[in-house]
Parts: sequence; structure tokens; C-alpha cells
Amino acid sequence: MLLPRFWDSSISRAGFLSTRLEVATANRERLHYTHTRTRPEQALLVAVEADEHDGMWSAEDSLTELTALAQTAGALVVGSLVQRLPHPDPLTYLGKGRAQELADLEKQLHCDLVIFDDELTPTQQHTLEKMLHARVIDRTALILDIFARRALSREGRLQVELAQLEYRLPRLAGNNLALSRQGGGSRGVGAAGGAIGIRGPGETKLEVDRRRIRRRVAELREEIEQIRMQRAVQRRQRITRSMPHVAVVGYTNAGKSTLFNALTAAGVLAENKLFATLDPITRHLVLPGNQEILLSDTVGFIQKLPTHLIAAFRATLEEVLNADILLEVVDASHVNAIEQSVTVNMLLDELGAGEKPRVTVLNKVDLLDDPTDLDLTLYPNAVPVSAREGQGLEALGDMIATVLATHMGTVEVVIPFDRGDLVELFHRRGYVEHMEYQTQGTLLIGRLPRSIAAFYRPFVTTFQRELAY
Ligand SMILES: Nc1nc2c(ncn2[C@@H]2O[C@H](COP(=O)(O)OP(=O)(O)OP(=O)(O)O)[C@@H](O)[C@H]2O)c(=O)[nH]1
Ligand SMILES: [Mg+2]
Repeated sequence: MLLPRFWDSSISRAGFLSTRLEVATANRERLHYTHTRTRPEQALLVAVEADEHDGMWSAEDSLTELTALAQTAGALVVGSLVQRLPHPDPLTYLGKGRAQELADLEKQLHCDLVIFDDELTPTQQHTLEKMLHARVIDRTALILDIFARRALSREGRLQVELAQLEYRLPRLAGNNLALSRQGGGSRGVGAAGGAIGIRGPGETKLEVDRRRIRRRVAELREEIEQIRMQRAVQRRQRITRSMPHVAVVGYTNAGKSTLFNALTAAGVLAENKLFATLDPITRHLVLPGNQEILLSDTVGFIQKLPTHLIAAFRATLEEVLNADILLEVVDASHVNAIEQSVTVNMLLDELGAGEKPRVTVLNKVDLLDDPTDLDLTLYPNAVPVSAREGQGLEALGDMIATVLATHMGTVEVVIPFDRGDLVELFHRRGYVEHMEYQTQGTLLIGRLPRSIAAFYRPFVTTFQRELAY
């Protein structure tokens, strides 16, 4: 079951479709029953557009994307509302008058859900929940919900659960009441030992919920850290017996997994749904010229990506940080192809991977009326491809090999005879230009990916050391 392990009806309000899934955990048959009997949840979408929006995304494009997200989560979008405002209102997001209109519209349309295109502050969320009859969720809760249903690996599930709890904690209702009853001094902790559910009688359910969540958050952080350490060990092992690492990155639904499958025949789930991939996967690939590489498929990016999720997926995105080069997949047929690529690059910068050597895959060219219209100069090392039709893959392989080669350093080393492993690694991952057996060992002159150059540092020849000065 893809649900977070910690789940409590009192905190399910911020979730989306959560109640039904919760039923499912208890009883699979009932899930079937509920799914076949209930109509899709009817959603009304709401966005604020600044007069001069500094971001490149217009409210309209952003709402189109929000519609796709809502549909991915199983909702039926019945309407949308855009309000022009310099900034979202701190209390009602839309401004009071307009929020009242929204309440009327939502009643008229019999909506189950109102989805806001920005992350609502806890105050906005509480105010809107009081004004509206339908459930109030925001873009973040929606994305978290999709993630919760898609995370397959243990690590992915823990990360999503952590992000969900961190998102919910400040949004639990009734803040003031709870705070006023806290800190019961002599009566409190001592008597009950501080464990969940058995503390003093004055405690509200809300306080219990909060404490349970905080404790679970701490547990999750610890578990995720452990997995992260295991991954670091695995990565170190991979470096000693492996090859240059290329990470496939890009906007959600750009075709990363389809490309990954086309290149490696891996059979990764590729779907016309946002966030089909949440867990990274790595496969071996031989490029033209017999250069071997490791290729990793990764989670997609999206604009207004919740900060909780960037932080939570950091462990996964270490794949990206450790890559020798990045393969950015752009859906060249999308009206927002440029905005999407700019968003991806901003997020890569935020993650500290913005400076990595890049190959751009302009994907889905089969959908273009005239592929020659593509402006390849807009993107670094761009190659037009149709991952679905298998077009352009050879040219892409050549481009990856070329970019890799240019990001290799020239070295001259004498490897002692008892380090045959390093000679073998040089052949496999680098380009050997000259090899000669000498009295102290094997002389190798050639180019190596910078990621493994450190292994050869002790064996650099006097000649090259002199060159360095
Ligand atoms: N026409 C066409 N469709 C493509 C091409 N590549 C991928 N698609 C379609 O685009 C949709 C998304 O593909 P995925 O490979 O799942 O995209 P992704 O980037 O991995 O998406 P996430 O994992 O959700 O971030 C699927 O319906 C694919 O069939 C292509 O070259 N041409
Ligand atoms: Mg994918």
C-alpha cells in the first residue's frame, strides 16, 4: 500500500482523496466498492495573477498545469477562477470580496474541492476553510498527494511521508486553543510520563496529534539519514568499478523514462501522467565508440515545486549531484517548452547542479509540424529526438560521448604492476592514447573522466607534475 504509515483521520483534511485511500488500507474490497460507486471528485481551480508577473508562467498556463495535476490525482475539473492582484491577500488569498464570490460559485457548482494554485499559508487555509463548504487544498497538497500514491521504494515513501507531515504540522486546526492549554506544569508531563495518549487529562487531541507528528518526523529523518548513508557507500563502490555517470533530468512528463527505456530497454513505467517516476533507477549503457556509461532516470521537476519536497528528495537528487553530465529532456512539442526548461535550470541551480556539463534532448519531435523550426542554439548541446519513435538516438549517443570526452582531463601515469585494476579501469572509462610497459609499471597516457581522476593522482609521472607548475 502506498500510503504513509502514520495516518490519522484528524490530519487527513489537508490530503486529497486521502479518506478514500484510508478506507482502502482497512479493507481492500471496500476500496473497490468505493471506487466503482463514487463519482470523481469535482474540483474548482483558483489562481492569482499579478498585473506584471515577474515569473515567466502566466496564470493561465499555470492553471492548465494545475488541471493536469488534478486529473492525475483523479479529480474532475469543473471550473476555474483567476483573480488579478499584485500579491495574494495574506488572509483570503483572493481578497475578501472575491473570496465570497468564490464561496457562492463553489456552492453553485457543487464542488467537493477547491484547489489553489499557490501554497496557502496556514492562516489563508484556515480562513478559506471557514468560508467555503468544499475542502480547501493547495498545489503543494495536490503534488504531495500524487507523490504519496506514486512512491514505490521504501526511501521514496519515507520521503513523501516526511514532506506530508511537515506540510501538515503548522496547518492543524485550532492553534490558539491548543496553545492556551499547553504547559500544564505540575499536572502535566510528570504524572503521565510524556508518552502518546497517556498524558494529563487537560490535553487536547490536537496536542496529541502534534506531538505524534513531531515524533514521527524525527523518526523519519533518522531513517532517511540511514538510507542516505547506505546510498553513499553504494555510490563509492560504484565509482571504483564503474563508468561515467549521466543523469536524465527534466520537467515532469517531458519523456525522461521513455528515453531511458529507449536507450537501455529497462521497462521503466512511462505514462502520460505527471510524476510517473519517483524513484531513481540506474542502468548500464554502451555508447557509440564503446564508451560505457551509467544512466539514471530521475524524478521530474515542476514549477512552484514545494520546498518541502526539494528538501525531502535531496537524497534522491544526489544522483544528479554525483553525475558527470546531465541529460536534460525537454518536451519540444509543449507550448511552455522554454518556461519548463528555465524552471528546470533554476531548480538545478538551487540544488547546486547548475554548472554540470549538459546535453539537451529536444524530445517529441514527431509531434512537431516542422521539426526544422526548432532553434537548437537556445539549448546547450541540443539533439532533436523522438524517444517514442526511436529517432535521433544515435546522434544523441554521439553527443553524449563528445561532451563526456571534452570533460575529461589528460593524464600521464605509471601504474605499478600490482594495480592491474587501475589499468583496466582506465581502458574502460577513459581514452588510452599511448600504453607502454616500463620497469616501474605500465605507462598510460590518455584522458579520464574527472570523477575518477583522483584514483590516479598518486601515479602521475614526473613529467606531468612538472607541467603542473
Ligand atoms: N509523441 C511522443 N510522445 C512521447 C515521446 N516521449 C515520451 N512521450 C510520451 O510522453 C508521456 C510522458 O512520458 P514519460 O517518459 O513518462 O515522461 P517522464 O519525463 O518520465 O515523466 P515523469 O516521470 O512523470 O516526470 C508518455 O505518454 C509518453 O508516451 C515522444 O518522443 N513522442
Ligand atoms: Mg518518468
